[in-house]
Order: sequence, then structure tokens, then C-alpha cells
Amino acid sequence: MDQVPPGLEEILDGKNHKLFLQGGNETWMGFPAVKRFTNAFILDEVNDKILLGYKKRGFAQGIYNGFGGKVDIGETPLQAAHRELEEEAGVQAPLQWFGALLFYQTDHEYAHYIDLYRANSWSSEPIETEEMKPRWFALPDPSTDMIQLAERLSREETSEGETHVEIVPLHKMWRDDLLWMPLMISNKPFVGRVDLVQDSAPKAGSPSELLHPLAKWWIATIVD
Ligand SMILES: COc1nc(N)nc2c1ncn2[C@H]1C[C@H](O)[C@@H](COP(=O)(O)OP(=O)(O)OP(=O)(O)O)O1
Repeated sequence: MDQVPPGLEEILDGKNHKLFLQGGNETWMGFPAVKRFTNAFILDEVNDKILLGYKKRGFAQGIYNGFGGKVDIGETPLQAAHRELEEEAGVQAPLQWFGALLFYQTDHEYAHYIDLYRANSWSSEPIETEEMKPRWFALPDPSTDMIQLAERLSREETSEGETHVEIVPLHKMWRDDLLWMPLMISNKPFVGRVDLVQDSAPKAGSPSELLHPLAKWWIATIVD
């Protein structure tokens, strides 16, 4: 019988779930507060592509991610997701909720509670903004071992750190994304919690240490 991690009962809100994966030997950390965020992904299901943004500045500069940020006071998470997508990629899209993640990183002031959204259509060609440079990448099959793929991509990268490959740059995304990417690709709603040790942003280094920042993780799909 799996034990739902602290903080996720409220997010599950009575919905049935099925454990997808879990790992790590630590105990769940306590956290002082929770802050709400959103993250939105556009998927081109005709051409098996995903739109990601290259973070040009500030926190987590140099990684690829969906488009998102904090939920402002007075906004619903869905409103925030639409606003962030438009601000960061100049795009409007019929966003659908597909998951929620709770993260806590050692010594941080708050845990991130991130509502995840996806859409299969979009209003116009994405544009580069001050914060993000959008780029389309080929999606791997959801049955792919994402950790092995990230290791291969990391080895194949040019010495200048330039990503030539057209496939989704898993080695330059948040480490936890490797765990739930198959669920996003196959559109299976999920909830998850991930605890991280400090300094978890992706950076060059030994591919075998790809999951090193993750101290404990638990991800479950939502079932009807
Ligand atoms: C392990 O850490 C993270 N994993 C994943 N998958 N996503 C993360 C992680 N940390 C942050 N994020 C998401 C949350 C948001 O969708 C974006 C941006 O987060 P950030 O903390 O940079 O948000 P801000 O830029 O401060 O928000 P504003 O745009 O509102 O200023 O990444």
C-alpha cells in the first residue's frame, strides 16, 4: 500500500490514484509555506513536437522549460497560466490541466506547488521575449527511458554546450521532468511530490549524476 506524501492529500482532493513511480531513501522534509506556480506546454500532436522556452536570464538561466511563473494575487491558476504563456511566448492556447507537482528544496522559504497545463493548438507562431526563446523539439515515444536518453544527449552535446539535436533536451531541463515526461506525452493526469537537495538546477557534469539532486520522489496517475 503506497503512502501519499505530506502535502499531496489536499491536491488529490479525494481523487483515486495509482502509483507510477517512487524513489529516494530520505524522509519527506517539512516546509514552512507553499507558493503557487503554473507551467504550460504546447504540444503539436500532428508532428510529435513540443514547444519549450530557453530561459535567457535570471533564476535557472540556460534551462529549457514550459512557460510559467507565479500565480498573482486575485488570479486563478488557469488565468495565471494563460497570462504567463502570453507574456513569455506571445501565444494564446486552450490550456487543459494535466498535473500538479509539489517541490521542496532544502532550506527554501517555501515549497513550489505547480499546476501543469498543456494544449494541442495555439493562436500564432511563438515569439522570442525578454525572458524566453521558444523552440520546437521532437517528442520521444512515451515508452522511452528518459534517464538514458538524457545521458545520451548530455554525452552528444558539442563542447560549446550547443544543443544540435532536435529531440527534447532532457539533459537541460529540471531533473524531475525526466520522471513525469512520459505522463505528459501520453496525456495521463498525475500528481507528484519531489524533494530536492540544494542547487538542483541542471548543469554540465557527469551524466551518471543526472538524478543526484533528487532526494525523494513520488508520482501517481489520477484514475477515474
Ligand atoms: C525542481 O524544480 C523545478 N522543477 C520543475 N519541473 N519546474 C520548476 C522547478 N522550479 C521552478 N519550476 C517552474 C515553476 C514555474 O513554472 C517556472 C518558473 O519558476 P520561477 O521560480 O523561475 O518563477 P518566476 O520566474 O519567479 O515567476 P514569475 O515569472 O512570476 O516571475 O519554473
